Amino acid sequence: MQPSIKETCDQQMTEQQKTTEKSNDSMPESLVEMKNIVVRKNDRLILDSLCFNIKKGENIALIGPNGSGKSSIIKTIIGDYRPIADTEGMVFRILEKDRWVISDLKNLMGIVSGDLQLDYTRDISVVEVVLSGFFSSIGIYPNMKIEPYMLKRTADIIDFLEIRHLASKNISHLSTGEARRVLIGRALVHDPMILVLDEPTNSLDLKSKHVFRETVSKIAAAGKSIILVTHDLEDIVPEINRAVLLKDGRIFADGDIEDILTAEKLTELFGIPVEVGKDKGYYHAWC
Ligand SMILES: Nc1ncnc2c1ncn2[C@@H]1O[C@H](COP(=O)(O)OP(=O)(O)OP(=O)(O)O)[C@@H](O)[C@H]1O
Repeated sequence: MQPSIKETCDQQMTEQQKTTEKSNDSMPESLVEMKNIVVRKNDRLILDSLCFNIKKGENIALIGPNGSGKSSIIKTIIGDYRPIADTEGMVFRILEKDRWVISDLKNLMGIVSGDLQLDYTRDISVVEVVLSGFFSSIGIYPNMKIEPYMLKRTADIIDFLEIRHLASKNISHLSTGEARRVLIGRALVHDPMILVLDEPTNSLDLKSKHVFRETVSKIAAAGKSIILVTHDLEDIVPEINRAVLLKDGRIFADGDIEDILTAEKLTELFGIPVEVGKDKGYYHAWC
C-alpha cells in the first residue's frame, strides 16, 4: 500500500532532522519549512506534495534529472512560484513567518545563476554590479540612494572574494568565470541568510570551476547556508553536508550526503547504472 502524504512527509522530516542534529547540535533556527507543497503551472503539476526544510547553517546540494523540479523549488522559496494555498496540511514558512513581501524575501536570499549573467549585457562596472545587490537591480540608476555603509560593504565583499583587481572593469569585459564570482559578490552584499547557486559552474573551464568552488567553500565557512543546484557532483564542496534528490517534482531522497550520494540511489534516480567515487572530499559520478 502507498504511504499517505502525511506519512511520506513525516518520514522525510525525520531524515532531515537526523541530518540537522548531526550538523548542528544547538537547535538552529528554521530558515525554510515546506510541507505538502503543491505547485501547478499552466495546468502542469510541477511540485507534488513536497516536503523540504532548511535549518540555519545547513548546506544542501539539490540534485535530480532535467525537469525534476530543482529550479521550481528555488522559485517557490523566493516567491516567484506560489504553492496552491488550500492544499491539505500545507505549511510554507520562511524564517518562521507565513507571509512575506516578495522584495523582503528576496533580500534574505542571494541568488547566482547562469541566467542572471545574461542580464548584464550593457557596460556596468564590477563595483556597480556588486552594489546593485542592495537594490536587486541590474546596475545602478540615478534615483537610487547609495549610503556610505553600502560602499563600505561593497569594498569588503570585493576583498573577501579576492576580486579587487577586477573592480574597475566592466562586467561585459570579464571572462565567464570572473563574472560569476562578481555575481556572488552581488548576491552576498546585503548579507543574505541563504546563498542559492543554481548550476553555477555551467560553462566554466577547469580552473574557473576550481576557483569558484574554493570561493563557495570560503562562503560556507563564513556561516552562510548554501543551496547548490547542480548536475555536476564535483561542484559539491566538502562543506555541503546534506543532499536532496528530486524526481518528478517530489523528494526522492534527503539526508546526510554520505548516505544519499550512493551508486544505488543515483542509479535509481537517473534510471541508468551510475558509479560514484569520492576523492579529497569531492564526489564524482560516471556511467
Ligand atoms: N512556468 C512553467 N510553466 C510550465 N511548465 C513549467 C514551468 N516551470 C517549470 N515547468 C516544468 O516543470 C518541470 C520542472 O522544471 P524545473 O525547471 O524546476 O526543472 P529542473 O529540475 O530545474 O530542470 P533542469 O535540470 O533541466 O534545469 C519541467 O517539466 C518544466 O518544463
